[in-house]
Amino acid sequence: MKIVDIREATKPIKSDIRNAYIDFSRMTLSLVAVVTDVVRDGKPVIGYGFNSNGRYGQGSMMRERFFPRLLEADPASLLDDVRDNFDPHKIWRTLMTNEKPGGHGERSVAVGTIDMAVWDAVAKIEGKPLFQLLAERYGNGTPNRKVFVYAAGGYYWPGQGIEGLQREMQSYLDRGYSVVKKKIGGAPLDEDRRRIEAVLRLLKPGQELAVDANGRFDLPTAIEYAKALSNYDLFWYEEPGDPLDYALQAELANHYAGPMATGENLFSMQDARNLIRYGGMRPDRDWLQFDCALSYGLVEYLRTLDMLKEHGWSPRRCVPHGGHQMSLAIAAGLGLGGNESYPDLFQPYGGFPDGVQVEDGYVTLPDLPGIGFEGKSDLYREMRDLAS
Ligand SMILES: O=C([O-])CC(=O)C(=O)O
Ligand SMILES: [Mg+2]
Repeated sequence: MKIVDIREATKPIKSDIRNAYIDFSRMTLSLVAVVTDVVRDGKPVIGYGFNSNGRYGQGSMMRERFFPRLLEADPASLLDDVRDNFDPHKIWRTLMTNEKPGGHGERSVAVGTIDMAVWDAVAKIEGKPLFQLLAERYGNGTPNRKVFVYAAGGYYWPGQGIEGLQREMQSYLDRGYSVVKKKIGGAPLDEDRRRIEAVLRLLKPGQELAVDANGRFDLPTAIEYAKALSNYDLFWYEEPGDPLDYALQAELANHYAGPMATGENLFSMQDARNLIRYGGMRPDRDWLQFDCALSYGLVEYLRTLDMLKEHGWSPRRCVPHGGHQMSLAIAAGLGLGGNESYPDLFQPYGGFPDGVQVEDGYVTLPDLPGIGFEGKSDLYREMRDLAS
């Protein structure tokens, strides 16, 4: 059993939107295919992965460092000791050969994307959905296929205006979402307040709004917003300050009693641990958004979940960034609190298998081998093109 080829293509996911920090006019991602010599249903098993929005394609680094390490390794060194399968943990160690500690963002996206494809292949070889495999190997044995999802959008679009924002948010509510998210910090506070209130006017009982500052604010601005946002009953106040400014995050707990969320730009267990140690996050109400696709993959995410447990945090406080099916599978298999979803953005990479509907804020994952990409026809077309 061996990996015979690994391919990468950098794909555009660009649009006119901007958040408080960046615009997405040149955004790309890496799509990866790990081709194996294992045959299932008469075809070679191919695992697929891609990175979430926000960090661009990673192809040159993959080709320079990570693909050669896997393809040049002794194939037997990548195999599971007890199962007839690849071992994602051994593959991860091989990928990380001669990589120094620290400085995680430089390579964590490349490794996380390859890791996603490896888990997809491993679950396909075992002939079951990844969520089932994860529940059996690392969870309580039984997945919960019903997963909470929220609709992320509400970016700053040229010329969208308040009515355009309301139309967008209403369309998410009409599609079955109970929580919608919009950006803040890309306009003056007064305008952001008007945008928030316009969305709040749409909400019916049981529906909520989250806001995301994308790490834009210094401490005084984050506090000013905290005071303004305290007037609304928000689902969460996300990433107020720089993702690595744990002191800012900790101080904000003195100014904002409602739930806060952060972590999408922390790219290793060690960085996540610093947030837990020093960021003043509150396990009874706050949310953690570490995204495996950007942070060394599921092998590392398992370490992060262990770290959280040691610090008294439940996996239910995790609602990952990124809107991909990999985190949906982890949520169903290991009991996370839910997953992000971008109903209209970054397609065809985000979203759910065809036919999966959002009902009262939840989706139910179908029984597809692997992560489930083959069930999403527009996405699978891109994947097949890469592999053929
Ligand atoms: O706008 C972005 O960079 C994405 C983001 O923060 C999110 O989905 O929470
Ligand atoms: Mg965010």
